[in-house]
Amino acid sequence: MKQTVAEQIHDLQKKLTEYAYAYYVKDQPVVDDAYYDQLYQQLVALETAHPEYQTSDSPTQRVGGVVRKGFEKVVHEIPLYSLNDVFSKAEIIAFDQRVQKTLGHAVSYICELKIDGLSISLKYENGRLVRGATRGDGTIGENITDNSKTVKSIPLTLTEPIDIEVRGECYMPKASFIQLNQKREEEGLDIFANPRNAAAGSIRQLDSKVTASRNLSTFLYTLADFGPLHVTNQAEALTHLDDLGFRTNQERAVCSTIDDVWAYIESFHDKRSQLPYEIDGVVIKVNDFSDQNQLGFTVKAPRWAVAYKFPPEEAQTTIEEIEWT
Ligand SMILES: NC(=O)c1cnc(OC2CCCC2)nc1N
Repeated sequence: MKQTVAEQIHDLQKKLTEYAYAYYVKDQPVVDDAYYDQLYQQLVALETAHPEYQTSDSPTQRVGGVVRKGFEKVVHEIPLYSLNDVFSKAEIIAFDQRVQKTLGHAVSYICELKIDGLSISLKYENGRLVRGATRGDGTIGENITDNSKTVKSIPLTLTEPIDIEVRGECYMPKASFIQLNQKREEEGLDIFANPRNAAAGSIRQLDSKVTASRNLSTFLYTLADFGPLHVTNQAEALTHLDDLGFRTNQERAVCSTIDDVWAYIESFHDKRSQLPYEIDGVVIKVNDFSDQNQLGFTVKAPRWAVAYKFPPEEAQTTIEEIEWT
């Protein structure tokens, strides 16, 4: 039986959302670009002819189009903390000693690559994205909801209709950074010093169409408010973020000893230049949340995590060196 227009539109929205998820979140395209574009144009035509069926979370709503005079301020009910930096194995061992002394027992750690982007916070109500915000000073940030919707790896709708707030890094892939600067040079514009600045400049654009053109991506890593999730450690929390539809960094590893933590760090010291995104270190976190709660926070940073910083990267990666995974 012939589909109604509403069914045709809903079917296309569902298919295109799944294809975009596979491409932008899982890095595993399921259809080729030409086929995606063909379906996308069909959906644009149908939604234009029947605007009553155009939904706010349709894939066609990712193109931006809002131009603002400035950004509203956002108060983060739960502050976005920073991290204490360490620069040597000795400091990591000292961190582990302090943790064990405070808790009275040994702990497992989770190592996460420290993505060199800028921190964002994403708030969902009933599974729908309602607010995107920059970290700002950790308590007061900027409302960048319009721009967040143009970042293709940020889900507009979660797989569950829950209220949750998550945090992570918005970054610009190295290849996009090189291409953007080449284009800006050709146009006689100032170039960006590094991918982090390019990401910051792109997510804080007043014209969301510009943000949409900058190929930004994300890696989420923290549940600010756990909502209805019952997770007992960071590894589980990251798996839940995957299940909800977020993009997380898959290089994470649980390490049961500090020696394993150091081995992880050393392994990425060399792999760093081949990654398609910039990292400036490794974040080491006590994995268990009850241990984290017992350790608590200082004024600015958790006592249960440190950021091991790599020495500044020598040569600027050329496009040939990047692994096109
Ligand atoms: N740049 C990163 O990749 C990164 C930054 N921060 C954190 O965790 C902070 C968040 C709350 C306290 C510890 N994890 C990360 N992976």
